[in-house]
Amino acid sequence: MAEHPAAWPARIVEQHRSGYQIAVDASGDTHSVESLPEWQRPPNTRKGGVDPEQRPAVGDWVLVEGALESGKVAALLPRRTAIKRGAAGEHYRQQLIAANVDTVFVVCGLDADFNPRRIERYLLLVRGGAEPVVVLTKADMAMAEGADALPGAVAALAELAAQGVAVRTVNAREAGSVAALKPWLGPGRTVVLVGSSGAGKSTLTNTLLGIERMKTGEVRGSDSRGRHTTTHRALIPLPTGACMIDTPGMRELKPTGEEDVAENFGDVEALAAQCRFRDCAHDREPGCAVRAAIEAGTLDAQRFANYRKLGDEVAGAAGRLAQRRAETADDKTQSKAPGKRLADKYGKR
Ligand SMILES: Nc1nc2c(ncn2[C@@H]2O[C@H](COP(=O)(O)OP(=O)(O)OP(=O)(O)O)[C@@H](O)[C@H]2O)c(=O)[nH]1
Ligand SMILES: [Zn+2]
Repeated sequence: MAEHPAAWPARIVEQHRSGYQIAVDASGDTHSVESLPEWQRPPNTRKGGVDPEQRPAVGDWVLVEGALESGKVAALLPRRTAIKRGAAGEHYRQQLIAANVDTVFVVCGLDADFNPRRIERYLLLVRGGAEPVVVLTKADMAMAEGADALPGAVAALAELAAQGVAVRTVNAREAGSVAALKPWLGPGRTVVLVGSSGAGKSTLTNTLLGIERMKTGEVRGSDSRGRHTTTHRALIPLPTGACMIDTPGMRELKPTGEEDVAENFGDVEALAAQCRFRDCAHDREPGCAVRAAIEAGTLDAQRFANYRKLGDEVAGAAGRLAQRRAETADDKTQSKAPGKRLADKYGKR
């Protein structure tokens, strides 16, 4: 801030190809700002392109210069947390989903889409320093299905709960039910919603927004203006004083290589530590505590299989990340050569 004495702080609430929308208060008003030119160039441009993860994302705080109507971003402020994923495509790239998030709501419907393995995947990949909460929507549908559909689904996540991850079941269409999420929606808190398409993220956001409209008597009946549908990532102020970031359903969720598998599978890692051999592959070795737990029914075989699969994926991505970092370091060394510097400045062709 000392470098930009005339600038003022603002939060990124929407990201567009050419610039950003910012908010300076909780009114819901947003303003366009001009982005820094280097944030618009492709990252591999010779003249100082900036990697996507070093450009602002929804939830980031920036310093803005100029009047509110015609502001220009001067700098990106340091992040507290960053929710990222590996971007699709053959080259290693990271994609920032949201920044400065306190809580990640991993949203999953209790319908045919319910899948504990996918929830484990989301928890591992999008934690990014924030607290995860599993939000199971469509509890009303599960209850209509039969007496044990709901407890059965919750029991399938018992190992997550034992790891300290909060699990809540809600009817996303009902304000009273959604109130179960209040502990994470206090003033100044930022929550990001992740989950596959159709999980109920928009429904949840609308219900949380509706609480205020009902409280202030501004119910508009059949008028659905203000209804929120997910088209791009946007930060929305909630009546509770929290900020909600919705994300479009993510079909592909690749690791960045920075994920902590042990943090998410503490139960499996604790068992593995009890195997007779330190390098136990948990296949046919004698004294394998992991296989014993699976046979005794205290460890879910599918959870273990998912641990292995995700572990392999993270290790693969970590290798690609290390390689990219080495290449970047190489580029930096080379660019110190005077010839290269001149070429950078005046262009080669
Ligand atoms: N009965 C019931 N229906 C729900 C619940 N949550 C969501 N739905 C319905 O499920 C459908 C999909 O919900 P959305 O909120 O659009 O899902 P989304 O996660 O925002 O999906 P994308 O925007 O594609 O990412 C809608 O028809 C909702 O009405 C719930 O708790 N109970
Ligand atoms: Zn073992």
